Amino acid sequence: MSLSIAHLGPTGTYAEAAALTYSQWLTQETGQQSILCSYPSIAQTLEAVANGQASLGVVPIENSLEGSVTMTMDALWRFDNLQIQQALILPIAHALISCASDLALIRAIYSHPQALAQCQGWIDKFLPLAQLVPTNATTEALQHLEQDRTAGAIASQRAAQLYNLPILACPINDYPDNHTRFLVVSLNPSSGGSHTSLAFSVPANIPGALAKLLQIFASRNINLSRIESRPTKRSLGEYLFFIDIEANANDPAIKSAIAELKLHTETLKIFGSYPVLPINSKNQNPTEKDILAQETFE
Ligand SMILES: O=C(O)C(=O)Cc1ccccc1
Repeated sequence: MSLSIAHLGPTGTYAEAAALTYSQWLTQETGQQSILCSYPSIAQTLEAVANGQASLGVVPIENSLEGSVTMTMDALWRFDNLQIQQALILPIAHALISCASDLALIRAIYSHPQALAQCQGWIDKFLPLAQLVPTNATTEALQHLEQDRTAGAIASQRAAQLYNLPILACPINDYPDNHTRFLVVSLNPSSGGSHTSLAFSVPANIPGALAKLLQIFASRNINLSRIESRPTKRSLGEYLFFIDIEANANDPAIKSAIAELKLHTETLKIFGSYPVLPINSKNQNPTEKDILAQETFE
């Protein structure tokens, strides 16, 4: 039986490219076949996994230029029991796509907020007067182009090819070394691997609470590769903390750190241990056949 892999759609998003990469890797490693299903938002992608509608979900978590994808962090915290199976890092090259005959005719640029931010310098230089319009996904932006020839969209070259739309400039990201880390999540226990992710809330108004929690890791010589905060959304100034550790949760030092963390955190969520999937150039370019083997849940 095929597994279903949820991702942000419509078809042609970077998240779909990551899901295809993972699906090809899975078939290669285990013989397991999968089918991709697209969802209109990151939150709905993770909800589909949390309620069992999809077996796996692929979501962007962090970009090398813009930092954390806050929607993913918030949804990871909100839905219970999500476990990370893999992380995969994909290069991102953005294209300006439009039916305008000339760049100078573009009045509005549509895209996902991460893509707009990653191209801000290019937009300021070449289209300083254009209105920036955020969309749920890069490919949602393409829907505006055919009826409005003064509209531009930022999405991948692959998306332009899929929808048969003209590229006016590419790459337009402000820095050429642009990568996004995606997470593959499911309700199954995580597969184990070199990285562990967790998040916690701390009891309110305890001076030095975060410093004490970080000391739990420092005193055991545990290397943290990322620490991010998000508002709890309960009250101003209250935060959740997301931590990535470069070690497996079965490592005795991590086990004892987690046991101590439990004593001092309000809520602690452990997203599991997982490997980071190396990407090679062969599995970055899904074929037309892969793209047709998909379902849409929008
Ligand atoms: O909208 C998309 O295509 C996504 O997958 C989200 C995103 C946007 C910009 C960079 C990486 C991921």
